[in-house]
Amino acid sequence: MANSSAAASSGTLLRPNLSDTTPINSRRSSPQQLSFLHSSSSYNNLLPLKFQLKPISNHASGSHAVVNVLKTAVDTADISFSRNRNVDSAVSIPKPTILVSEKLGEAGLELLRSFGNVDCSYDLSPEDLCKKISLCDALIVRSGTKVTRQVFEAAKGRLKVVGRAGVGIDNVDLQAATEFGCLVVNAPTANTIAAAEHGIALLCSMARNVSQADASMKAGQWQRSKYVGVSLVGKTLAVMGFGKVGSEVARRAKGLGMHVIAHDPYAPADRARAIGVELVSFDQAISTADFISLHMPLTPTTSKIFNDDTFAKMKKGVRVINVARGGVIDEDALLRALDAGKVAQAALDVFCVEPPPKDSKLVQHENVTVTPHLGASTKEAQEGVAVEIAEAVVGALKGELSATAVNAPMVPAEVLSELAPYVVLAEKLGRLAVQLVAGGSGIQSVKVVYRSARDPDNLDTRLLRAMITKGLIEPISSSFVNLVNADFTAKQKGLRISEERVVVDSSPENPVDSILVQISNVQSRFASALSENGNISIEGKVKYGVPHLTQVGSLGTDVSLEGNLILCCQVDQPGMIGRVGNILGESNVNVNFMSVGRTVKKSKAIMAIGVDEEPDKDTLKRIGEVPAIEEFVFLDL
Ligand SMILES: NC(=O)C1=CN([C@@H]2O[C@H](COP(=O)(O)OP(=O)(O)OC[C@H]3O[C@@H](n4cnc5c(N)ncnc54)[C@H](O)[C@@H]3O)[C@@H](O)[C@H]2O)C=CC1
Ligand SMILES: O=C(O)C(=O)COP(=O)(O)O
Repeated sequence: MANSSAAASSGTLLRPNLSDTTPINSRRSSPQQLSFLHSSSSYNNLLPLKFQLKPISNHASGSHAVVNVLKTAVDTADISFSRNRNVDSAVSIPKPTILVSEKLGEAGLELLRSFGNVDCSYDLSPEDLCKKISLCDALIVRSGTKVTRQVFEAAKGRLKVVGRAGVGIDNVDLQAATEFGCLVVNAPTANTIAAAEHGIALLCSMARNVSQADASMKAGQWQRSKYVGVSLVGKTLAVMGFGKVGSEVARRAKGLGMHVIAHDPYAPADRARAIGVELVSFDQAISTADFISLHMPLTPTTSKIFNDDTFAKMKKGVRVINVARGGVIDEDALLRALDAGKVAQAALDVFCVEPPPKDSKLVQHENVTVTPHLGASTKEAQEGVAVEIAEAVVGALKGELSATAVNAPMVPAEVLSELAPYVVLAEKLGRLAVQLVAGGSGIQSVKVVYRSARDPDNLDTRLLRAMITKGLIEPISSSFVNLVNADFTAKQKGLRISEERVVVDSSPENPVDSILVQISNVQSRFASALSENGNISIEGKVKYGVPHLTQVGSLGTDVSLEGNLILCCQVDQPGMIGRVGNILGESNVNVNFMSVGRTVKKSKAIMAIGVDEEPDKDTLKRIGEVPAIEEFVFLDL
């Protein structure tokens, strides 16, 4: 399985095992390789290309293979990957399967159903989730489903996107998702107001003992003096985490006449000032507040950030509201602080373990108001979140990059559309470069030079780098590489990719003038690919929307990167094109391009021949036997 082997090969060098007679695409047509195609291409690729999936055999049987017939998201061109043209275009495209494991608003479900097969299976046990997941392309969860490493492992490479219908993604193992190349998206905006309103509801209810008084009356009592509350006006509220929810809570608390301060190491002071909130240090916030409302995410840094030490620094009689995550509080410490009267009251919507144990002393505590994680639970928020996550998941399944990606760079649509042909070029250069490395050479260091008329700050190369990495790694390993896991996979394989941007005097209309890929400290199976400094060196450009190879080693060429490629180094003499062309013609191999480049007349020349089909061994042997040909290599694009 592609991804587990990536992890297993941790620390090993990326070592091509290529020979002239067993080119890469002969391996690709093996059954194993077909299933690898399924996991490495198609809509799962999460690249700025819309991949149409075409099953070769019955999808439902599970023994299917899919091939990417590419269309660019921007409809610029039917760019490359022509090797897949032989797929039966009459076969229908299988719909992706989307597992929804928790209740989701109807509008979102409708949107999902218009795109894929939707399986709403609520309350799955972890074991049942693992069983189901290998049949799913996407999973949509709320806070109740733990998307663990085991889930990604059990997915066997099929799960392409996890959608979190809400904000907090602490229930998703992001590291595992990234390692497995699975995109995680969330719905960060639609429940902000609901969560803020719930925070305010808990604040008011706690201050006036609403839930305790309600329970007492329902138990037949009338206890007016027992439930005397405290007023909010003029009191200081510390908002811990001044993000979307925190700032909405602050705004509402100001309306209640409270003095609001906030702590957030990353929030801009002017945003706080704009709503009349002062940003202060953590200690200042907790030591001066009468009420403390928590709105930071649960991360390793914020885990149990409210503990014995921090409660000790608070004012006696402080009141704490938590609509963020249970894990930011050490619940035992809170219990101690409540029992000691340090914390007068707490209002909790979230808990370390959800649901908390029935006999939880915290839940039972008379000074604690609890709700079962209801912050986002309004009709409006749930409809909004459902649509927001459905759009993000469908977009991701279509191969679009998401604006709410949590574990991948967010690439703006304009950048994406402009870079589309360069993305194809980048992958092809990576594929070509790695095939030029002699078998057994360990690749450690790759340098990419982007020549562009643009200011270096104005050129986002993350996508290009990811595609070069994909091109370098995929042909020689079983790893599946996409934008999500490219950097991780390169690191795992000990591959250092450095980038350089050179400003050139050409049209700034084009984001990139040329891309040069250099692999250093390796031997080449095609010596002419070595530049003067001994590195394998190839350069490409996009011409009329089509990727072209423009330089091999120190020799110029110009061949469109379509189909496959034969590179020959020969003595520059007449008749060479005809002789090689004849050999290919006799074997029914269609030549789609030829280009000859040389340094000095009648000296060495390089001939690049684009071929639609892969020549058989005998044909390649005959080419090698042409006396003037010094070396040649067949490359699978
Ligand atoms: N109870 C519920 O149903 C809901 C709970 N939430 C929780 O609320 C959290 C906040 O949600 P949003 O405001 O939408 O997210 P957000 O990302 O807009 O805001 C989080 C803020 O916390 C800040 N922060 C990070 N580390 C911090 C630290 N150590 N100390 C102080 N501030 C820190 C960040 O800089 C950011 O400004 C979510 O992570 C989620 O866990 C969100 C919605 C509903
Ligand atoms: O959005 C969040 O972070 C929430 O906590 C909401 O959780 P839920 O979707 O209601 O399980």
